[in-house]
Amino acid sequence: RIGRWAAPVESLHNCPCPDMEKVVLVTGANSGIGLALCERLLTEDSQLLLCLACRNMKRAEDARSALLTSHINAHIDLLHLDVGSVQSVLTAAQEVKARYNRIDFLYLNAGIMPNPQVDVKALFKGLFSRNVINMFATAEGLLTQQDRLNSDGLQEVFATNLFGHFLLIRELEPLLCPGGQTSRIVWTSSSNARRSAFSIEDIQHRNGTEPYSSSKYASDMLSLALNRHKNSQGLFSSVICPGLVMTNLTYGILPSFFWTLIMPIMWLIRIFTNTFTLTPYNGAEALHWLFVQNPESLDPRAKYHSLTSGLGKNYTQSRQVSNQRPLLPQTLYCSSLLYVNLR
Ligand SMILES: NC(=O)C1=CN([C@@H]2O[C@H](COP(=O)(O)OP(=O)(O)OC[C@H]3O[C@@H](n4cnc5c(N)ncnc54)[C@H](OP(=O)(O)O)[C@@H]3O)[C@@H](O)[C@H]2O)C=CC1
Ligand SMILES: CC(C)CCC[C@@H](C)[C@H]1CC[C@H]2C3=C(CC[C@]12C)[C@@]1(C)CCC(=O)C[C@@H]1CC3
Repeated sequence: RIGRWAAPVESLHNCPCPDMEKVVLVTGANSGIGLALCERLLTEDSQLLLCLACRNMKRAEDARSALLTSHINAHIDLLHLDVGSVQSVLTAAQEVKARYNRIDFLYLNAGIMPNPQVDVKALFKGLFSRNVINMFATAEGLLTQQDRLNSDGLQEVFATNLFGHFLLIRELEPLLCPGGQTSRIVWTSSSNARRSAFSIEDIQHRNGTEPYSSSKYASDMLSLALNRHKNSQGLFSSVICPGLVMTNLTYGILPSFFWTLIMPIMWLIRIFTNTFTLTPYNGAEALHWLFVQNPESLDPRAKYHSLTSGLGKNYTQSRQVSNQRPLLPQTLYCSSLLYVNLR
């Protein structure tokens, strides 16, 4: 399995898509940043074949209807995918292989942060420290989560944010870079990704209280490793950070009415840290920006940040992924392969 990457000719069948139409699959496409990305992609390229990969088909249908109101002739498919379930990923990948002969863009956007707790004491202490801007940008020291085991016996955050996506990539290998074309993978990571939250001895973060931060750091490292292994075959992986965005995920941290109340404060903070992108449209900036870039011009070690200035202007900035342990991407990649092959 490890050596399998190029598409065997016999897998190129049943393709409903004309040759020039880009095939784009987005996980977690029914809300928040994923849905905003779909909207922006359809505006950018009306010829797209867009596949919304979602765990809840009712929400997926609603998202498709919303997208079709502004893009009447858009080609939008739905795919049932619970990225936190091994069986669902395997079934969905089979379905994708039956429907399409290639994937041009795979946006790995679905993500969860279950039972988040804000450390109010650390927040107040941070407000009066020199580290305040960094604290607002990265939430360092402010957030913990309570993880649990899923029905596959994996930690839920790890399974959803990282492992399910890695398994999906592996299963879709035959559709990536067929016939020497390039394919792109884009991970929605986070500024909350922190090296100190990740341990190779505890990949699933069973024993800690920052599984979200850990899983996002691991996705940064996996992307690095994918680039090392696959760039020469035409597969390019990137990570983005959408900033702080008001979505169901953030409404799980503090209630939506509270966020609405403090919105003027957040606009003020945005003057000092352009990471408060706040709307899903703004948060999707870097995801959209990557769509229109030539992959060869991208830095494989960069993390692309969606940023919004105090005046509301959106832009994308690249910063280096912090990797102070050069062997980590490699080790994580091999460990993930082991997980995939032991499933
Ligand atoms: N909001 C923010 O400030 C930030 C968000 N991010 C990241 O952005 C990404 C998108 O989140 P955001 O838009 O904010 O939040 P949302 O909760 O709005 O979107 C998350 C999406 O992922 C889907 N999803 C969750 N679990 C699964 C699963 N097991 N299988 C399939 N789909 C799943 C959700 O589906 P459903 O509707 O069914 O729950 C939803 O569509 C996440 O990866 C998040 O970590 C990163 C940095 C900041
Ligand atoms: C006055 C206010 C702005 C107080 C809000 C304090 C905190 C709740 C927030 C400060 C920085 C935020 C942040 C996130 C969540 C909410 C904060 C901790 C994220 C962790 C959300 C998910 C991510 O992936 C990154 C975000 C970084 C910043």
